[in-house]
Amino acid sequence: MTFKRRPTKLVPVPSRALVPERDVNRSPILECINLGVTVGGLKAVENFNLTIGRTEIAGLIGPNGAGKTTVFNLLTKVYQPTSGTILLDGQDTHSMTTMQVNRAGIARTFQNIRLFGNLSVADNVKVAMNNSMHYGMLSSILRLPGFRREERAAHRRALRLLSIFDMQGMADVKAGSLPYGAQRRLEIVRALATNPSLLLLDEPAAGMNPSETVELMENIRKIHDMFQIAIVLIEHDMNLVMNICEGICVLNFGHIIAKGTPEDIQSDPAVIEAYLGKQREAR
Ligand SMILES: Nc1ncnc2c1ncn2[C@@H]1O[C@H](COP(=O)(O)OP(=O)(O)OP(=O)(O)O)[C@@H](O)[C@H]1O
Repeated sequence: MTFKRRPTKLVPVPSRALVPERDVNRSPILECINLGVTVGGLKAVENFNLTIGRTEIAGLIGPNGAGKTTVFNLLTKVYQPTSGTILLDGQDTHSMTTMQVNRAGIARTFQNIRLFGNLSVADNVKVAMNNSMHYGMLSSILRLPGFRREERAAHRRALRLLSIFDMQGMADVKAGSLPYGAQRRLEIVRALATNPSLLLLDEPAAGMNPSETVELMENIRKIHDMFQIAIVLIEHDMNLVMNICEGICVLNFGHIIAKGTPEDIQSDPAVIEAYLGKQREAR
């Protein structure tokens, strides 16, 4: 069955940091300026303006099809913007590839889990670290001392990262045989292994039960405090979003309809209408 989408009155929302920077001398980690993209003839995202502070936890929410994942695809250069600019730590990412953006500091997880199911948990993490390894192909084929040294250091680091989620004991288990919640946690560890300054989490709580979601919330806070990085999460679990995010940006039909603190967002008439409208359509 298809539901008709009712147009919502869109009010332009000015660009400003979701949360004032704690250290006013530090520039934001991310600035999106008038960002837009047309996908398959549809303006999936338009006039997207957002600034994320260096240690901010922000939420990107909105009804299904609002354009949230498209924003992540723009930030990670899966899609090239049709208009606008992305500044990552002040640097224009226009000419960068997905891998270069990752090296420059953006890591992400996906709505659908993307792990190497036949590799061990530790190897999944080490593959993600490969960007920062220095040994050459010959060194790895011949297993020269330089390769072995780096390999041991990578393994130790993988175990340290896994221990954030208390998963170091699973290092040798095949990733594909982990329970669902553990696979989602492993995805986050893999993203952290690339040393990001901005971590993008696409529906991290999807498919988790309530106790796993509470644990996830604590772990996101832990990561934030340990690494002092910015985190943007797309999430439909409003309890998680409202509890963890300092600032929230709401998308509907590819446009920002509201930005602000969780308190601002919960009482914003445009946001209430966007969500209630969806419920009415579904009846
Ligand atoms: N590759 C694509 N081809 C065609 N349309 C696309 C493509 N990517 C995104 N879209 C369209 O862009 C719009 C936004 O999609 P997007 O996946 O970003 O929404 P979303 O807010 O992440 O939704 P959900 O919460 O359901 O994941 C949708 O109408 C979608 O169909």
